[in-house]
Amino acid sequence: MTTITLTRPDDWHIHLRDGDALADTVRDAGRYMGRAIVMPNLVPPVTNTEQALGYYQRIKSHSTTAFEPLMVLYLTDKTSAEEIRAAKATGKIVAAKLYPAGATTNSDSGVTDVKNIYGALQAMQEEGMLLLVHGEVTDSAIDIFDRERIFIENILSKVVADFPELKIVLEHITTKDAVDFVMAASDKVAATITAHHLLYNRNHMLAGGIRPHFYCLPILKRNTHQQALIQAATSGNPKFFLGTDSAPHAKDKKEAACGCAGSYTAHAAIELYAEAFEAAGALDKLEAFASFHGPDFYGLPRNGDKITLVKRSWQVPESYPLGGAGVVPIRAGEQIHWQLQD
Ligand SMILES: NC(=O)N[C@@H](CC(=O)O)C(=O)O
Ligand SMILES: [Zn+2]
Ligand SMILES: [Zn+2]
Repeated sequence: MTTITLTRPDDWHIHLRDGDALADTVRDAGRYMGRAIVMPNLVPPVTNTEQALGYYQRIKSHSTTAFEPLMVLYLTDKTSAEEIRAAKATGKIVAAKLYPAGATTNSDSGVTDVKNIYGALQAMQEEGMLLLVHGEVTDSAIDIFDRERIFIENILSKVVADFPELKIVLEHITTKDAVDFVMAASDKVAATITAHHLLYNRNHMLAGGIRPHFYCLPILKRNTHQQALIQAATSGNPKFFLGTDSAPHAKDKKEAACGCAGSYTAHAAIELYAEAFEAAGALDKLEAFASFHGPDFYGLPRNGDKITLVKRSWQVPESYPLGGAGVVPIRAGEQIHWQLQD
């Protein structure tokens, strides 16, 4: 039987949600992720230190493993330098997140003009707090498939130039343009890549019928972009690391005339990455991508223990209860070819 053993991975971008769903999302992530960068786009969003610490406690109260949530502040037009310094001083909040207002799920309170957060960014640069970015423009005149590229050209390139010492993660990248930008930038700029953007392209979502569970933002792009992401993830370049963007939405909110953006992958995150790396003939590169590059970039220690995956197919359920709501995961009703050895 084929097995691979790797240092315990971390997830550098996940949505755990809150309330009834939290016990289930924490269980799924905590099965093997040592730590996770927990997205702050709750309703209402996690915009201050007090909210972030309260959310941290709720996550911890559901955790039965050593799983450690790394908290993130949601930047708004009003986020002050003082709020950044107070957050950083807790030791629990390691980053702040830029959602362009209206770009994605629960981003309405996000930033309307990046100039509005320049005071906060200055404080983050001084304090060593990372900036995480949902990198899409929101201009309705811009084609949805071009929104990441244009964000990089018009907004991110300026932020990178204006804050050369600020560590920035361009999250859930989906284009060759993003890969090229990150590779050309300084060692302060990195990117996360999801399993679903490595495994799928827009044909999987749109050819032969519309499949709403593949609808996430930034949207799946054409095959050539998928190939660039696979190349980046499996290259061994430390600028690229694991961030699932696992983002549960209730089945009826996805299978709707106007469906929500987000795909659930936390039920099988490392297993799906293993498939993608194996298909690229690069299983030997999985450990560094999943377990080394993220902590190294964040300036945190690598996890000290290991997990083992077995090459064994198993059937994914049609849905998971997840707080009772019913969530259809990626690969629902189909096989996954790697399994965690318990
Ligand atoms: N990726 C998504 O499509 N959705 C995420 C938000 C995000 O990460 O952009 C969500 O919160 O559902
Ligand atoms: Zn996002
Ligand atoms: Zn996300």
